[in-house]
Amino acid sequence: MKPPKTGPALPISATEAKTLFADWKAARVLVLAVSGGPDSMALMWLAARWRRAVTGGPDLIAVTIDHGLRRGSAREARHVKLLATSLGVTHRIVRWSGAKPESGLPAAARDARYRLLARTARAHGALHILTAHTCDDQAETVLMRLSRGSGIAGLSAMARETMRDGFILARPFLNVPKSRLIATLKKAKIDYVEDPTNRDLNFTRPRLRALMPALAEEGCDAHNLTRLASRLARANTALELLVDGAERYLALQDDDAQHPGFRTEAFAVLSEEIKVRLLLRVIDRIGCEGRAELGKVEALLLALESAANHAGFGRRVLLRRTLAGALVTLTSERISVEPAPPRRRTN
Ligand SMILES: Nc1ncnc2c1ncn2[C@@H]1O[C@H](COP(=O)(O)OP(=O)(O)OP(=O)(O)O)[C@@H](O)[C@H]1O
Repeated sequence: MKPPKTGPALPISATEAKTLFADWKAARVLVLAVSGGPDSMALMWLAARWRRAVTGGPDLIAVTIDHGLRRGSAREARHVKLLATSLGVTHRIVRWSGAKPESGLPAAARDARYRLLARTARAHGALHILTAHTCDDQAETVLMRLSRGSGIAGLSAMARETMRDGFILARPFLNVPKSRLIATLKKAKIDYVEDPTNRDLNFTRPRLRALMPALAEEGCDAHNLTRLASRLARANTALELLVDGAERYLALQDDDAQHPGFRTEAFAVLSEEIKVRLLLRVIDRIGCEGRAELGKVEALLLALESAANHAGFGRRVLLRRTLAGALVTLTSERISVEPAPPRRRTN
């Protein structure tokens, strides 16, 4: 069924903006991440108008990271400063001066951006960094993760608030279509820049973005994709609560609870999803090589189950595997998890 045709996008009203920003009214300082593109220029304009209308609201600091990757990036940053100054918002330009990698440039730029935003937030005593992610960005994130075969947590995509490096990353526009932000800027007669890399089909995200109109014709539009993300986020929260409960249950069953791991028999009766999540948690805690990949944890669980099925009694080791810096050992009594020994150098 084709989705119903909708009218032209409406600008965000002052009353709507008050609701969108309400969660952060009591903050002392808010950092606004403003690239100069339409979404974040609207973020700055709407936040400044909201701030003028509330008494005792937070100080606003707009921050533009100049990645130094395109000609004209410094000029774009100055363009943001002009608008910030006219709105009475403090503005900082921070340049990414580190070495730029040959491959994986978007991911490296993104990491550098969040690091520099966090550094600036710290310098201004801010706990919150607001970005202008829209419901279109959320839909693209869901598609990217679908195409990589992510699980429930990954498909939940971005949350309205997430912790990162000790800061709260806040996304007030996660349910707002980009078209409404553009309509807001148009009405306020504010110019913005369009980053040409957003249309560069050498990158995955722009390629998926280009598919969106055809998918929307079939009903797979931003609205339905973001609805999927929020439903899965809800399911994910419920599952994590079950994992909390399972963790406590297993700890009570375990007479060696000081050492990370689970009693094999008690672990075996849990459902697959809970087992995978328990393994993920303990490996993340003990290993020191970052988050274990879901597919690898699923493979580990299969191997544990198959080895446990062929077990006799006693403490004989049935399986030993390392994953993400953790060493997992199975006996018929216990699944133990400890830091993996350092890898041997191969030269
Ligand atoms: N150069 C920049 N300076 C400051 N803020 C930025 C900059 N680039 C992006 N942002 C902020 O990040 C938001 C998302 O931007 P974009 O979609 O380009 O990021 P991304 O590379 O997809 O990474 P992610 O979506 O995970 O943040 C923007 O709306 C803006 O708030």
